[in-house]
Amino acid sequence: MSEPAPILAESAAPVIRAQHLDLTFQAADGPVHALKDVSLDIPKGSFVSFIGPSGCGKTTLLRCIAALEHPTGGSLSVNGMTPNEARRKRAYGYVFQAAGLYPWRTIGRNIALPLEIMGYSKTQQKERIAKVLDLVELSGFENKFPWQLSGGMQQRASIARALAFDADLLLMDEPFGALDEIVRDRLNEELLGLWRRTEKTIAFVTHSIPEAVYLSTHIVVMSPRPGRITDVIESPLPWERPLDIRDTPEFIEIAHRVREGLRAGYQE
Ligand SMILES: Nc1ncnc2c1ncn2[C@@H]1O[C@H](COP(=O)(O)OP(=O)(O)OP(=O)(O)O)[C@@H](O)[C@H]1O
Repeated sequence: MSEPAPILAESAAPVIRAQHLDLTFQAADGPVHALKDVSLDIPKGSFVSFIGPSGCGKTTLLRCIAALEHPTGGSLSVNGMTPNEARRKRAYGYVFQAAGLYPWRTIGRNIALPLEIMGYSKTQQKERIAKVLDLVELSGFENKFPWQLSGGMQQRASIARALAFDADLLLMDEPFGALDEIVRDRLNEELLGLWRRTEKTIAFVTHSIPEAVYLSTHIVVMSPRPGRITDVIESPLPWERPLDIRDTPEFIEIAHRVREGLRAGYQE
């Protein structure tokens, strides 16, 4: 398979730029080559999904962007900064696979936690909590505890927490992987709405081909370990995407290309 074209930056300065990124973990039982020669630009305002087999390095790539892992080769910038600087400046929100809310804090106090740490006043905290709860359609649930909410609502609350600082970039690691399909569909629709309203840049890890195709402006297909990019697909689908767009020939064609990309990665 020929070298994939990197995502072309539509603006001069991409939000994320990775060049020849490499990462080898030094594990107790030997080195683990997790990422190999990963180059891509993520344009401002795009919704980019990373899809690939288990263990191909999707989470590792997201964690590198968030400065939670450190590449052993190549370069990486986030909003023109090093990942460490971007982390200090709270340039991104991060949504994990599990909602990870503190059970002894209400939803409002969970969202407030990072704001408290950064010294926001009570009034500022209140304003931000109301704003982000509205964005994820959880207004009125501020005083509930996490265990009083369904799994889908908890994940929406964790998205609200990631939005607390109003960072332009949202990193999402399989946020809906543990939810049933109906709830997942609903949250996919809501996330698209949120993305359109806020014009944020979203980097999203998933195992699901329909989810990647439904949500994304660009789909990055990765190979089995060591994770490489085998294809970057720019979606021709319109921004307005009702769920039944998944039955259209255009959608099915993109899903087919993703599947082929995944298969090619296995064969190389
Ligand atoms: N801290 C670490 N030390 C050693 N190896 C690691 C470490 N973190 C991840 N790995 C290995 O790096 C590879 C990539 O892991 P990663 O979690 O990024 O994959 P993934 O594509 O996100 O997988 P999944 O889809 O199953 O979540 C795996 O082989 C994993 O075991």
